Amino acid sequence: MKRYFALIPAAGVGARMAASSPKQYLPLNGVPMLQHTLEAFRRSALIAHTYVVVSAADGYIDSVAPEGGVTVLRCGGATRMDSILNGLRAIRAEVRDDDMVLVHDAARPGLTPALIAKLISAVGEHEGGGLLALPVVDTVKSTRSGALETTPRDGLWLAQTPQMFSYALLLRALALAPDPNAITDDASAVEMLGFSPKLVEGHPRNLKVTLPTDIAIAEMYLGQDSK
Ligand SMILES: Nc1ccn([C@@H]2O[C@H](COP(=O)(O)OP(=O)(O)OP(=O)(O)O)[C@@H](O)[C@H]2O)c(=O)n1
Ligand SMILES: C[C@](O)(CO)[C@H](O)COP(=O)(O)O
Repeated sequence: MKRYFALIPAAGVGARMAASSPKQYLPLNGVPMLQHTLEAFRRSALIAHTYVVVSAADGYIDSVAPEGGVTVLRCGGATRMDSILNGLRAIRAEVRDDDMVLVHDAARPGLTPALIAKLISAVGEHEGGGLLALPVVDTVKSTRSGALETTPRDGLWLAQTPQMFSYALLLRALALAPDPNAITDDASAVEMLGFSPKLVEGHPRNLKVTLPTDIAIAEMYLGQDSK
């Protein structure tokens, strides 16, 4: 039977948030962001175990008090990709090559067990794994060439997490990526090996909290859960 593990990179500094503590520990409706994120996996009956990657010097993780079913790995790296690769290597003895790993940003606290189940069900046995993503709904402008251009939005998606792959495929993809720090998500590394991860429609509530203005939006979605 397939087993599903969550790997949560939580070793960032949150430079764009510019807060006094790393953004994954900022309170959202009074609860640290990372605790909201862990809650989605704790409530999912599909997840065998959750691993959280924090930096070696992290002084905040104890405030989150992860419950059973969560292991903290103090092996965060300089970039998101380094943190994930270090985490994958750290759990080598605890997972099999064909176990599925769901990589999910600590900074996406609006994830729900229903979205986890949707991803797992839609990806099924698809060889290249898959990810939650949102179709682009606005008109897209580009200044890349120097002149203002309008790019057709059809076929464009915004990548979310979780991004799910077999342990062996994800480890190989990240280890072989020519410049891991130039890629911003896990699927990109898997695409470089010639696979085509499946896109599964996510939800706006699964936004990545990046800028100070994202806090109120995340709190609004999380507030709906307690009603
Ligand atoms: N060296 C890093 C950098 C990022 N992350 C994690 O990767 C996720 C997505 O990254 P991002 O939103 O870019 O977080 P930060 O790197 O913290 O933010 P910023 O780029 O603004 O500094 C976050 O959960 C973050 O903690 C990580 O584990 N290790
Ligand atoms: C993985 C990711 O969440 C997909 O949107 C995102 O690429 C990571 O965040 P970053 O801000 O680009 O580092």
